[in-house]
Amino acid sequence: MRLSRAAAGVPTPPERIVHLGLGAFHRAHQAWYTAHAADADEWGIAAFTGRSRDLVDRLGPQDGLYTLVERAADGDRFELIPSIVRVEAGDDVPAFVTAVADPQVAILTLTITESGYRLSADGTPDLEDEAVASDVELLRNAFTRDAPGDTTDAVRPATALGRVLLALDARRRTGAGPIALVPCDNLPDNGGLLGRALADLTGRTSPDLAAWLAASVSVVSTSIDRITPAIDADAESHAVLEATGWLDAAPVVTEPFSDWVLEGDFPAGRPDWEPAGARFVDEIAPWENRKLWMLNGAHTVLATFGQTRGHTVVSAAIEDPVCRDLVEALWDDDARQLPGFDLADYRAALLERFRNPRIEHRLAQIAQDSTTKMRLRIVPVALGRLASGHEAPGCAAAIAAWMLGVRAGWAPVPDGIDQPAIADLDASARNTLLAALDARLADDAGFAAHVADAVAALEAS
Ligand SMILES: NC(=O)c1ccc[n+]([C@@H]2O[C@H](COP(=O)([O-])OP(=O)(O)OC[C@H]3O[C@@H](n4cnc5c(N)ncnc54)[C@H](O)[C@@H]3O)[C@@H](O)[C@H]2O)c1
Ligand SMILES: O=P(O)(O)OC[C@@H](O)[C@@H](O)[C@H](O)[C@H](O)CO
Repeated sequence: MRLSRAAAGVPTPPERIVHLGLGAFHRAHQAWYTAHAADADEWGIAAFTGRSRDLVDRLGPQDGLYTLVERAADGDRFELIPSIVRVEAGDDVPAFVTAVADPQVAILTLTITESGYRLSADGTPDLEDEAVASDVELLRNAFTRDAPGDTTDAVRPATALGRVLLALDARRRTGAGPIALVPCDNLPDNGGLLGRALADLTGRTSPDLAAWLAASVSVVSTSIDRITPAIDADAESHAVLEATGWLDAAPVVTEPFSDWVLEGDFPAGRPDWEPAGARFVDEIAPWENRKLWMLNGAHTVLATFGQTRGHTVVSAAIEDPVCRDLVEALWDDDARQLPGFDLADYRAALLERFRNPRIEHRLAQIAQDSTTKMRLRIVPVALGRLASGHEAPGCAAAIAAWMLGVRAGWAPVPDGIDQPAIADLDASARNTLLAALDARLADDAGFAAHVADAVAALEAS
């Protein structure tokens, strides 16, 4: 049977959350938590895609409903998720602006990928990026017109943050009240980064909006966790049909585990997410570090190096003793930089999650943009160890493994470096690659020697 709310007998909660960047992860995570909130019947989500309208065409005809397939090592569990009540294309800027300016709406969540924020290395908006520069110009002109409300329909920023600012300005002008922004991308200090980026952009475009942002917008920081690989939607639709009898054009496959840690205020209210397992903390940094360093750091290393050993998915790479030793050594260093956590259970659970043979998490999907990910997930741990007078052998081995992956072409060569220059991974090449991650690591003779030893050992493995 074709999925619809009428056919499934599912009510439509009122739209009180807007999401930008609808993909697999939002549907496996924030939409799932909202569906499992104690007051789920009061919180519906209007979801906007990021760049393509594929999900509008798949989900629209089924009233936003989709099947979440929880794929455990020993079987699948199927659940119909009703929290997304409307699906729109991300480039329908007027619809997005209207949704965010609705006084009933209390929350704007984002999963626009790390690169979707278009930040430069120092965390500020990348003004060298043509789309960012052009949106700044566009918004400045729009915001300084006498009656900007009359012209909103004609203003079409190209970037995600440009669209968010246009929508927030509409909310300010219509007096719709405060709102919480909740970034759910794998960026360290995602709330801080988003808040500072928006403040920077409003500083360049509208003093009125800058003041309103400071007074009325709460930017929440989050640590988000649920392994949700890209899938072949048509093949999974077939499996869902067999198991449930529903014809679902857009199922999502995810693991049974999920975690959500949040820091910040929701001035216009929020779903009662705690019964679903969400946790609110006063200081998110340690939680975020644990997840980004240990899970995402290990993924980044497996993604780059695992492919040099012929693996294509995480579950195969982690069964390879050489890869597994690398991950364990990295986690040893991470653990020393995460005082206050008893990590034995967390490590054991991570290992089990990585080993789930029925989650096909492709290394090639995770290897993109690995230089930045190494800078954010491995380098801080190494620098922390060195600064306190210790060695960081796990980080050195992880970096050596990344170098081998880059040399073999499984991950992009850092900007400004030629592939031939690193063909031998000799001292000069290693130094160049280390400096591309962080000059302080290249300057530390002891750390560089550990990397050299690890490169030799991994080459011989
Ligand atoms: N998939 C996971 O396991 C997982 C887990 C934790 C966090 N996340 C975070 O969620 C993000 C999305 O993951 P996903 O699995 O949903 O991916 P996805 O490819 O299914 O969806 C990504 C969404 O972001 C949009 N997007 C991509 N680039 C953009 C850009 N430059 N500007 C605006 N929008 C853009 C896409 O159009 C799409 O709507 C990840 O980048 C990651 O930061 C994912
Ligand atoms: O592209 P990345 O490296 O930020 O993320 C790829 C995966 O590691 C990531 O999506 C994890 O599966 C996720 O973070 C688990 O919660």
